[in-house]
Amino acid sequence: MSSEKAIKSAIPAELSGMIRSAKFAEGVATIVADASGLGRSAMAQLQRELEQAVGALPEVNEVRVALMADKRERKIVVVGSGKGGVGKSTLTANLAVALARSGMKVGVVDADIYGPSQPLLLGTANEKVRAEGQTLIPVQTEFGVSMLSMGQLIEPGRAIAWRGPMVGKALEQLMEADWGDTDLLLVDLPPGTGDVQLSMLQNFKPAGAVVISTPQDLALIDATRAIDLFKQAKVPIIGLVENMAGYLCPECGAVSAPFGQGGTESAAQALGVPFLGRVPLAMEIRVASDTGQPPAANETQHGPHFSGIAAQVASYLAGSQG
Ligand SMILES: Nc1ncnc2c1ncn2[C@@H]1O[C@H](COP(=O)(O)OP(=O)(O)OP(=O)(O)O)[C@@H](O)[C@H]1O
Repeated sequence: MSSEKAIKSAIPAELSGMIRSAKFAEGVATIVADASGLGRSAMAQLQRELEQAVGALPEVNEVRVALMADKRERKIVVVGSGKGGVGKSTLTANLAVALARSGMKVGVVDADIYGPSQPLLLGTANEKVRAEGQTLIPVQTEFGVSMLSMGQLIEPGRAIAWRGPMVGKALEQLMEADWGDTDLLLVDLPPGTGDVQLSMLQNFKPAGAVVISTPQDLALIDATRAIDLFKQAKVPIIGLVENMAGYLCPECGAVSAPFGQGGTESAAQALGVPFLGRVPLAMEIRVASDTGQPPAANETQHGPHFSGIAAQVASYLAGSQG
């Protein structure tokens, strides 16, 4: 048997379909394998298994493994708001869950250093994050969404002291984690236009931004600022979402509008950006969110608000090149 044949037959049968070439010269076995679709840890394991199997041959002194992988077109969508507390994290979690239910492989990056709430919203508050070397391994949620949060990297309350370079480094760690075959990363940005936003726009190339606001004027002025920042950085605005639109009293059935109504849609028109829909102010949304059960995960009354917005994000992404 030639040495090249011996190398091929030493490779375990379940890996042989991945082998593109196996060469042998002067004691060195060189194997090229197709690792498309594998995450970083699966690639490392493939490499180890090939090295062990082929390295066991008596004539082989050294094994060199080259893994080829398709460059994955993973898209990034940022979710931003002008001011805090308008429902940005709630929207991000529910968009992720709704998009995952429609068949996308979605990851959530909670980049909100000042109030990381995705572990609570996605029910992973008790999960520890693992790392392989410098690479973080995202946490799997029960909703088919994987996630990582600034809250899992830093002790509560410490982030306030963080400045530009530290923020940039932490963001990079989250974005460059082992996201495997994830198609889309949804990034929950902190409110406003600070270090995280700048680092995101400088170092990564979001395919689009969703901006959320309540209908009141003050929130809309801030949302306009966030939209300006994305526009300046040439990040397309997928659209504007109105949250806490009308309040349906569970006791008497009356509908009221504590933050006004319709302001976000008119603002979207004035700014020339799409309006993606509105989500009412509802006790069920707050309670479900606090218990780690995003309304979009179940057949709830409010799930359709989020799945309607998610469908528009999906169709934007299907039509975008970036
Ligand atoms: N449509 C809604 N109906 C009822 N409660 C809501 C709704 N949207 C958000 N909330 C509640 O409002 C609070 C703030 O929401 P959330 O954390 O999503 O806002 P945020 O904009 O991400 O805030 P932060 O700036 O702190 O990150 C949470 O308690 C959440 O459950």
